Amino acid sequence: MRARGPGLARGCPFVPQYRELTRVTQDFTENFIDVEGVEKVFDVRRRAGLLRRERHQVRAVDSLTFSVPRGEMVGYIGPNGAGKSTTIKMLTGILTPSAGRLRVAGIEPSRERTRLARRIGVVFGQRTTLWWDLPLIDSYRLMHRMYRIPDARYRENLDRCVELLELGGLLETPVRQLSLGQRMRGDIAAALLHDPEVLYLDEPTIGLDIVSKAKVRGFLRDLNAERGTTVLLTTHDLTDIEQLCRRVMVIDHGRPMYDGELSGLHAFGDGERTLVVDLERELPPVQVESARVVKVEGPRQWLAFPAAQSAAPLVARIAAAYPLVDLSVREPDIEAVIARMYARAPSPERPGEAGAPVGR
Ligand SMILES: Nc1ncnc2c1ncn2[C@@H]1O[C@H](COP(=O)(O)OP(=O)(O)OP(=O)(O)O)[C@@H](O)[C@H]1O
Repeated sequence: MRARGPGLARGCPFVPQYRELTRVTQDFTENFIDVEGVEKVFDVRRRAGLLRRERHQVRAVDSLTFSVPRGEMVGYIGPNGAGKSTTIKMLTGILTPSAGRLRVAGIEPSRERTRLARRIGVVFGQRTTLWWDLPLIDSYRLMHRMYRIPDARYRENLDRCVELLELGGLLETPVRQLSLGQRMRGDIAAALLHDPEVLYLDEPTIGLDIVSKAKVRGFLRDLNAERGTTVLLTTHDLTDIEQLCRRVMVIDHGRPMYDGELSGLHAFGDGERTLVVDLERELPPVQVESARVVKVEGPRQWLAFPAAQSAAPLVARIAAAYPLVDLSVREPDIEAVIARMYARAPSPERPGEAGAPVGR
């Protein structure tokens, strides 16, 4: 979407949610976001013939319950149409839930959106909150006024963002002339000038190259560590989650499927891990109990073994019988695990099907 000034004032607040999950990171003492039994139903009309339209309802979010303690970084993932953006819009107050209870910093977002806007920052990877035709610095000056940020604080935050997000050479450039990666970094800075306590990120690395992704991830990690900013991160890039969040929430068809540590998702995989062994020399496939060789490349061999089983006895058996030089254990591929989880999820089209593990 092209930048439009007024949209910024209306669109800034975005907040995440979660339910009573385990505490997976630091010493969180307070829930910043509380979501309890939240639903969002859209009334839509669709064509039912040449002239006729019929009404029906889309249940975008259904029985969503979670909480997020202050200072946590949480990944919020799901397939297309799962309800992620709708959740974020409710957390910022842009949308009002059809049912349930939702609080961010003790505030009901849809009732006190303006008050909440001062405490939250929002970044949409596919849109910008910057003024399209103005130099980047002018958008920041406007935000300075809009949020009534004290001068010293504004200057300090701007300097920090400019340095860490490498915006120095871009401040006088009109936003429309920025590359996607530059614009994204510009948007992240814009979301942080007023010191939000929570940052909602909707696909912040979409379309970025590897170097830009690394910059954005590094910046977010530091922000969370240094300022304790709570982060709710929606992404289709699981590397974002792996590098930033210990906790992940998975939703599909508006319903929670999993909430817990990222590592816990492995339990929903094929149930196998891989032991990679380097032998002194090329040898025939290793023969060992409770593991099978799935790949051989020169002296390196890959052995699949049950995920629930400890690797130690397997390593001991191989070391006793083969000239072992080095080894590593690989967890199941997380993308494959999640794809399988989506495929197994119950849906309105497939009622009653099994699936939907929910962690915690
Ligand atoms: N304003 C709206 N009116 C009607 N239906 C809507 C509206 N907004 C979202 N939906 C529907 O609600 C469901 C959830 O949409 P949402 O945008 O929250 O998904 P998402 O998880 O963010 O998807 P994506 O990853 O593709 O961005 C979809 O079926 C979508 O078509």
